[in-house]
Amino acid sequence: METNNIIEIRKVTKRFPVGESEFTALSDIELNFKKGEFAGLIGPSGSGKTTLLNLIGALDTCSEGDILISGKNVAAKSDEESALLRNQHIGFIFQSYNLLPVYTIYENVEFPLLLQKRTKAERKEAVMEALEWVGLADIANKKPSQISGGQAQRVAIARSIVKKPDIVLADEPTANLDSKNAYKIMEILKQLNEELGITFIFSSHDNKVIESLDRVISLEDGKVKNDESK
Ligand SMILES: Nc1ncnc2c1ncn2[C@@H]1O[C@H](COP(=O)(O)OP(=O)(O)OP(=O)(O)O)[C@@H](O)[C@H]1O
Repeated sequence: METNNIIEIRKVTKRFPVGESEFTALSDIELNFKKGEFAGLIGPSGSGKTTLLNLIGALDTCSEGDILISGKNVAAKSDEESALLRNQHIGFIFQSYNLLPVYTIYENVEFPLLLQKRTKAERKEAVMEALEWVGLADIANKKPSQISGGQAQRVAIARSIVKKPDIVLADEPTANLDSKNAYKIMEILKQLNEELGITFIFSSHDNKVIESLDRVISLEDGKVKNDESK
């Protein structure tokens, strides 16, 4: 069946083994996201936000149910196919920026492209374009230890968009930032959403994130409690 949903979550349950028994982190989740949404998962610690983002990003597999990305079932894929899906369609931003300390900013942003067959010149164009988007083209040769936390998160954003993904999943992207940097990050991400049409799904506790979202999905004990669009 044709739909215009970029992400479909159908009756998804996720259980984790805990000792001899199991813990249900997500139960019967039904959600759809359209291309270009700027949406977020909110809810108390342990409500299942990160677990759901990891399932959407094919970093983990559902216990029950299906997740479709652009109509393709993520669960039916092998590890290799999941890696390909992530590499081609999905970018990730985490609360700890996860930059590789021995490499320059340029090399950190270039990293996802090394898995693709592109020439050095093509890679350079894509890396510099991504760094320009986040306003850091002038510090491309610095190392992560020489830049601030706000700049590091902007590098992580550049790395997440360098492949021009359809979807970016951002898990607590402002958690380690002061409010000025948090607002700056949200401004950049909203611009990428509006100008490049990237679909964003956040997980957050931060009001600075929540107030900028177009759609807020509240999770509680692994269930959708509320789903509100502005
Ligand atoms: N690998 C795992 N094994 C066992 N339990 C897990 C595992 N991963 C997550 N959980 C449990 O699943 C529940 C949901 O965790 P999750 O990290 O998704 O919550 P969250 O809403 O993102 O919380 P936070 O806001 O603290 O990041 C928690 O109770 C957590 O302890």
